[in-house]
Amino acid sequence: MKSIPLLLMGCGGVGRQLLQHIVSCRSLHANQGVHLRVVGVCDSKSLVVASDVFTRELNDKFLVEVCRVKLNGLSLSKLADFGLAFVDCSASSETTGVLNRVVDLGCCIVLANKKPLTSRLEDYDKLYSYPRRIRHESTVGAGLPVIASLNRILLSGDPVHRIIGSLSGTLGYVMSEVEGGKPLSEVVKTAKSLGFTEPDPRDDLSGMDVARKIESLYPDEMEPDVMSVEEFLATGIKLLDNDVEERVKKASLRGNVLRYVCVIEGSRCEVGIQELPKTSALGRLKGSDNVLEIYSRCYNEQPLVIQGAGAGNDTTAAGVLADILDIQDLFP
Ligand SMILES: NC(=O)C1=CN([C@@H]2O[C@H](COP(=O)(O)OP(=O)(O)OC[C@H]3O[C@@H](n4cnc5c(N)ncnc54)[C@H](OP(=O)(O)O)[C@@H]3O)[C@@H](O)[C@H]2O)C=CC1
Ligand SMILES: N[C@@H](CC=O)C(=O)O
Repeated sequence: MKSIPLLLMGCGGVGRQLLQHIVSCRSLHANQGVHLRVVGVCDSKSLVVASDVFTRELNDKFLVEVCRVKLNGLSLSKLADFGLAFVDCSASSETTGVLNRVVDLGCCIVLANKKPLTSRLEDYDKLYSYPRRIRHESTVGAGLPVIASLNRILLSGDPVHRIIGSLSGTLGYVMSEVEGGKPLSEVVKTAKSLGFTEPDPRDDLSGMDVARKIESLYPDEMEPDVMSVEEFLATGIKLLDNDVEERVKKASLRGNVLRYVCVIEGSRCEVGIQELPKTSALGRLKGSDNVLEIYSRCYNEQPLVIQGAGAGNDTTAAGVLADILDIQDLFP
């Protein structure tokens, strides 16, 4: 039986669901000859680890390897793979430092958290030092196979020249519900309770979560450094209800809907609200679904379309679990 040791960082909506998936898939994984061994779980302030450290010991083969490394005057970090997967289901940029360190220890990394890959190019390059050891499918489109599909297209030498899509489950859900007549303030709270939003929903509303870029739905005086999440949800967001309702109504009179769209074409990358015909592929999108149209040489006239649930703890955690199983060959 192959054993994959995991350390889970972040045990919120996605992290807890991942643990539940791991537990409920025990017999399925056993049939596949795999056992996921969660050796530790941490949140922002604490870490719980398996009690084995009190009852088990490093095996003799490993001790001999320690001696060999030290005899050669090297650091213990030069030891052959520690064989541990770090799974980041936090929403924090503070995990980046740890992840950068464990790359050098030969560990694998699986991310639902987008921040370590999107803050600084040096961090991205560092985390990608060993591309086979990192997976982050759930950072785009939750459990949808977006990154894997793109990689397959690119690896086959098929150049991608345009990608257009709607990649925010929260904004998709919010737009659909506001079109249905509900106030923005109410649907954002519902989206949060359904597990679609980021811990601070302003990350979604600002577009930060889509591409760390802005077409802001909220004014400066409601920025996170001025107003807490709680205050924003309790009072701030209500002040935006009328404006959003009006924008949605005006678009509707023209037979259109508002969608949060991302376009990547050549070196151009844009995200923002667009008014689109109700009947267009993006206009027909409902609820928290994401859609992505990929145009390449092979998919030129008719794009490759990936569509489905783009947010939610269940589908996101399933994507993380699939990523972990995808790197199983790296474990003895
Ligand atoms: N929900 C979704 O649909 C999707 C979510 N994601 C991503 O998944 C991640 C998790 O989302 P979600 O579960 O909804 O968020 P939650 O806020 O529910 O959970 C995040 C958890 O991370 C913990 N945490 C905060 N800082 C650290 C730290 N420095 N080290 C370790 N843990 C920390 C928090 O613990 P504490 O209690 O101590 O603060 C909290 O329990 C996010 O990055 C999100 O972008 C990706 C795709 C879809
Ligand atoms: N908050 C995000 C969740 C996935 O990344 C979204 O709404 O799409």
